[in-house]
Amino acid sequence: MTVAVVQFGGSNCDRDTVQALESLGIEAERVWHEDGLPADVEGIVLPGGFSYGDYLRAGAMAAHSPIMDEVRDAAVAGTPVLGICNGAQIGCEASLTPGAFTTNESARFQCEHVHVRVENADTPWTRQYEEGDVIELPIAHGEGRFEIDDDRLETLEDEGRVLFRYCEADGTVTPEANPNGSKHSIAGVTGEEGDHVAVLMPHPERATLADIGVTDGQGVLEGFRAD
Ligand SMILES: NC(=O)CC[C@H](N)C(=O)O
Repeated sequence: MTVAVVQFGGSNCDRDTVQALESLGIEAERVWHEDGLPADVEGIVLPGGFSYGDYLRAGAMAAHSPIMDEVRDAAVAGTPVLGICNGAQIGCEASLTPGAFTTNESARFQCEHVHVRVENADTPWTRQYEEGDVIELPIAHGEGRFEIDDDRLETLEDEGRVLFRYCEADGTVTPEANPNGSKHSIAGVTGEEGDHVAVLMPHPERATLADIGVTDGQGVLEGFRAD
């Protein structure tokens, strides 16, 4: 079982993600995007960072890297794919997941801990939690505001494809607890090919190692553990 953590020019969370996965006993390796996916790949992370300096739009250039065709084929074939932060932006730009992440309402880079509520606990990324659980995760982004047209938003909601919603510590969804102005306070969604493909803006890999403090993100990365 190898999870490939795809490194683009400007990725900066690839090492942390490998370390976080390995701390959970999940084998992982960094893969430079020009080298393509390893033959034995059984999971893929698009990690956080600033691929290509966030030029054009965050994630827009990495989404056109040739390795993304391999990622798409793997996703279609059922391989779990998780996009974290810049990886979430890449996932949406590559149409693996719906919508887009755009400039925070504050127009500032925001680096803080937030609470998110588990909206659908019946996915590989949330099955460690119960629906309605509130977990604490770090965010660090300038372009994290989830945008989508109203029709597709309704479909996402109806199909239970919202993974996490920003909320207060008691689970109440309020505008104040929405750090970036995301529609419906959405922090993560599942993909077009099924819920084995997902993206989220918060960083579960930064909330995995006990030494760092918060470990609420472990359950998300557990999604790569084979059943
Ligand atoms: N931590 C990250 O992955 C940064 C995300 C992204 N480049 C932004 O600032 O929006």
